Amino acid sequence: MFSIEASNLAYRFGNGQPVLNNVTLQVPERSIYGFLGPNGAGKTTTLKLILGLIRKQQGSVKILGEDFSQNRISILGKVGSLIESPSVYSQLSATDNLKVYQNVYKVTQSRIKEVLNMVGLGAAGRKKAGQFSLGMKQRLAIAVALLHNPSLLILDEPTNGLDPNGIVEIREMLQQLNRDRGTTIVVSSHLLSEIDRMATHIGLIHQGMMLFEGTMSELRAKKSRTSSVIYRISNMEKAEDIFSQKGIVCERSEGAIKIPFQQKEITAQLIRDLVLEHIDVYEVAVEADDLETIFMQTITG
Ligand SMILES: Nc1ncnc2c1ncn2[C@@H]1O[C@H](COP(=O)(O)OP(=O)(O)OP(=O)(O)O)[C@@H](O)[C@H]1O
Repeated sequence: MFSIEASNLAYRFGNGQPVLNNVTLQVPERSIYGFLGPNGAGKTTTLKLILGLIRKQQGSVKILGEDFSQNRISILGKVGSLIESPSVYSQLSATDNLKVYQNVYKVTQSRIKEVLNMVGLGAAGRKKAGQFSLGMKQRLAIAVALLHNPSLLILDEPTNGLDPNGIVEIREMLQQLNRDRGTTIVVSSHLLSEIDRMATHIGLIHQGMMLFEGTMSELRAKKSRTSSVIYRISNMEKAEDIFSQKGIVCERSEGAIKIPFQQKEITAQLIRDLVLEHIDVYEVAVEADDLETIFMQTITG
């Protein structure tokens, strides 16, 4: 079951160039879906289309199993979102900001304190939102999104403006929400490191096109295929012969030999072979391409 199924979304602003080209994405229920792409890739536009914040020009959107265009109100009651910069009432305290939405969503008064604590604003409830830092406004906007206990949470760049501690806190809060309540969470970001640490699934968008969609382990498998193993050894010529005899392509790299990533059993066998041939093995290291590299490889084809 998918919490979001968007098919063939295309979009252009006015008479401009298309900014989305047949974007199709599927967010599995109970996943943390990292929606990743560089600035201007089309993340916000896609999320706005999914939430009906801009008018759909092509394609279809199903949210929580229902057609969005026909069940808008009932669906939005189960969805929490934060799109673009947080909009809060600056003259009102954090608590009063939440009271505005409490009336809309008809949740209990105690829920306000609960969500303020969840986002780390427990002590700042009486402070005017206008005096908040960007990071605090961001936390308040996340609190608004959480107020009615949505089963689907859509957050566009939620860690914008947060300091490193704040990033960790919000990440842990989202992971806990996903784990304890089974909330499906879509988080967009241009920061791979952010998504890498919490997402179970990932969608990669670039220039309005989806380049990859799958689980984090599928992405990691892609990563291991692009990694290398570096051998620092006493006799490179002899080692090259041993590797070549096994059909392994090797190259020299900074006083060491580099071969494509192998299963750990093969690596163990290769080390035994080298030692049996009286080659001293000083170091064996995996030179893993990090997700940043895969991302760049994916977007540059
Ligand atoms: N109101 C608008 N009018 C015209 N073009 C727009 C408008 N909003 C966005 N665009 C363009 O649409 C493209 C996609 O923008 P979008 O904001 O969806 O990207 P994004 O992936 O969310 O980027 P970022 O990480 O910078 O927020 C960009 O080329 C952007 O310039």
